[in-house]
Amino acid sequence: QPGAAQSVPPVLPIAEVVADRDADTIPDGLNRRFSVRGVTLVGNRALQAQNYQLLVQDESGGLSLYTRSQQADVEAGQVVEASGTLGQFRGAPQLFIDRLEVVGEAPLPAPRAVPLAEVDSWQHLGRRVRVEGLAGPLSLEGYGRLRIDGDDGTTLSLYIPQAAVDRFDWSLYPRGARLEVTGVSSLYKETWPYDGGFQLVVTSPEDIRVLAPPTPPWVRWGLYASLPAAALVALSLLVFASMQRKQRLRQQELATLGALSTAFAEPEGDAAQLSRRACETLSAYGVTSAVCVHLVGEDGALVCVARSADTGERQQALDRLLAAPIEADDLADGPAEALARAGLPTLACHPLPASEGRPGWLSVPSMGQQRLNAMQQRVLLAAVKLLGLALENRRIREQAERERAALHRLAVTDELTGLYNRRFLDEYLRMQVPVARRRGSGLAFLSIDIDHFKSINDRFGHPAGDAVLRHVAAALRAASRSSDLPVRMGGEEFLVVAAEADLEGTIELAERLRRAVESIDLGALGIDPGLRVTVSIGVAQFGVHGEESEGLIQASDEALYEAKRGGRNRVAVAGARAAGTG
Ligand SMILES: Nc1nc2c(ncn2[C@@H]2O[C@H](COP(=O)(O)OP(=O)(O)OP(=O)(O)O)[C@@H](O)[C@H]2O)c(=O)[nH]1
Repeated sequence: QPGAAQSVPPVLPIAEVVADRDADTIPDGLNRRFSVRGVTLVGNRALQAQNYQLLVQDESGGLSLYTRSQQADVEAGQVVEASGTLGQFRGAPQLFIDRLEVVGEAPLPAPRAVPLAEVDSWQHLGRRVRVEGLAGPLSLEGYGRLRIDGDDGTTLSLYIPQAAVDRFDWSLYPRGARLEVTGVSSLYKETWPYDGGFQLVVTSPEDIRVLAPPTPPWVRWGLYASLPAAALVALSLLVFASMQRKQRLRQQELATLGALSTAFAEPEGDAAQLSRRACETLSAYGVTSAVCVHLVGEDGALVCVARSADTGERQQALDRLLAAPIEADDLADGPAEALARAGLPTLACHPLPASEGRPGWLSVPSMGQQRLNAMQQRVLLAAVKLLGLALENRRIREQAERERAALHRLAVTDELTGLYNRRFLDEYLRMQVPVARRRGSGLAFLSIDIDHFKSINDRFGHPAGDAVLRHVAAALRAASRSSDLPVRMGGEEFLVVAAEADLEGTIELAERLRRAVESIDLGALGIDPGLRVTVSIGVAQFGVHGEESEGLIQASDEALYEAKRGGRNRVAVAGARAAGTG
């Protein structure tokens, strides 16, 4: 140790004495003599086991003063001035003093509140600091060592010198209690520089304060016990929410299916109208915002016949893409691929079930959406089936209607001449007689019979007779007006019902018909060109000769016989003598 005779260097701030500018843990002034002045933080008596050691602090920093020789008793709060050589012990700088003088008293410097992790650095070495943490394990082996754990996960040792251990009632600091501790930061490395670390030197029980007692075990157990219950509640909430969502989707699905069946319950409308009904229902019930139906046209091209009625911006873009038909050549690998090539990728593209109708597809353009959920897929498939059925029903209904009309036409048409037959005449008169009665419009009956037809049959054969019948029918049809109805009553007898005609006009018509038959050229039929086919005509007028169709027909028939009796090839009016040429 240097002797007392050595010169006393001027007092320097402690921070300058322990300066470590190279950050290599070795103070720059190692082995040089310094004088410092500071307040004693932990008295010598409290650190008896450490030979003679004082922990002092001035405004700039803290330092340990150490000597092996007996010096005076110094209490915490006394100001000391000391000189010595700077050294270090297990990593911590300390002044190996040869001179110490108590020069006054001062209050202990206020401790600086420091996060636990920050104490683990050189910055606060030798100074009073205050930290907070939870009490950890305690060991009492001569000295006391209590570990505290910071909120940030770092730990720190409280070092309580042997002399102070008995002053502590350790039961006051049970594990888990939240503590506030004031102490002097010091470094103690057992096998410096490889292990050990910072610790807080605490000598007074007042320097440890319990902020909060540890959590009682029953709270912890309660917490552990409530965890499964909380998990169960959370799980139930999740299940409930998922059930509610499922139920909402189910309701939406049922409502949409109901609306679809109602939409197709009405059979009215063509294919485009039925398709539009499907699209509008799907979008109105929120199943998809964009949906469209394509049908293959007569020329084989795929044409969009309906789409959902949204008017948003995206829909306008969709409209532009849907406007152009997809040509038949483009459909080779299916409509979904053809639509995708046309800039319209789809999430679904289902063929409409139809046995003989035009092939068609219901598709959902993706419009940025990734996929359809299970409910959407189910409803779409149902919509496809219902629409397909509706289209098929419509097609079958139309075909039945056409067949019924054809059958009716057959039933009311005379096969040989193509004129309407007696059955149709009855239908026609059921409608026309009340009209004539109501409006007072003219209605006339012209009974027509071919003269000496039997002899044509007999001379030229039955087929020639048929040909004559056809020609007479054609001549009657050609000479009639569009409002007149020529009918073959059977055999060689015809009846023309003339609407909108008065008696004068009817007689004119009868003459016209008579002349038309007379001018038929029978030479072209292989019949003697010298022969003429003629008809006799009897006329009866509604309102003049009666108002019931049966009576009027009978009257015209009687007039016809009158014409026959009058020499044939002439017109006779009911209740009058036969007129015309013979
Ligand atoms: N080829 C042919 N003949 C028919 C058809 N229907 C009836 N006839 C014949 O038409 C003839 C009618 O003869 P009639 O009733 O005696 O009268 P008509 O010879 O015309 O003499 P009038 O009426 O007195 O001038 C009969 O010989 C029937 O066989 C038919 O569909 N085709």
